[in-house]
Amino acid sequence: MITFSEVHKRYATGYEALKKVSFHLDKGEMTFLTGHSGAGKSTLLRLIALIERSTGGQIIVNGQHLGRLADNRIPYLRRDIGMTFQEHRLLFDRTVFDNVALPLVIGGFRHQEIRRRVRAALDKVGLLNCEKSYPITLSGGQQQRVGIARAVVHKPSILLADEPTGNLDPALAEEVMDLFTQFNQVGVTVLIASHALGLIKRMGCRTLVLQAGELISDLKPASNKRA
Ligand SMILES: Nc1ncnc2c1ncn2[C@@H]1O[C@H](COP(=O)(O)OP(=O)(O)OP(=O)(O)O)[C@@H](O)[C@H]1O
Repeated sequence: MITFSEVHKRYATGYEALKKVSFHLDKGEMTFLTGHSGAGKSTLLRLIALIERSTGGQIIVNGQHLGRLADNRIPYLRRDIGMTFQEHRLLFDRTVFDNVALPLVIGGFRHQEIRRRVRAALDKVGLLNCEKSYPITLSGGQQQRVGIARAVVHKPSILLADEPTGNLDPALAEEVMDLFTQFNQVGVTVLIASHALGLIKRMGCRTLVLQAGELISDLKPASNKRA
């Protein structure tokens, strides 16, 4: 589903954020990506969604060689990808409904279909009763869940989450992880960048560890079940 072969990322500043990173994620896998601040976790996720382009090596996502993908094909790649961000990136002058609807509006879906899908996504994250609210009136955990609903509303086959539990207390963090597990159980390939080592350990998933831009370990548990 996602293959990195000797992938390199050097930013315009000259900083080498990723160095010869290689791994393969199968369809339907749920994997964590961890490492110290600045290790390159967000960079790696951004390369998969082509928010940034690699400067060396090869990335294949859903059978597509990203290095060969023209800029005008990026929206098609992103139809298969949902991404959540630590800082949510919600539009604060739009309702929860409008925030979640955004990818579908951009995708040109019909009004009725948008309504149906947005309500299904909000129901999934337990926020159906908040559709008319503005994000500013919601808690951090609720805002994170709006971001998750927006990431899955177009039913992507890949879900990328950048520090999804960074600002949440442990109980809310567990709830968010349960949501990701539920998406994974219906076949979505999930890659989560996180510092939350305790939580990662409890989830018992495969874990990629980055250190200063290098992939230093790939821990594959015997079973994918939570301890
Ligand atoms: N657009 C950019 N231009 C130049 N350098 C960048 C850019 N984005 C990230 N970097 C640098 O690349 C390195 C890796 O950053 P990245 O955000 O990928 O790390 P991270 O592991 O996600 O960190 P954190 O856990 O703090 O979010 C950092 O040193 C960062 O300063």
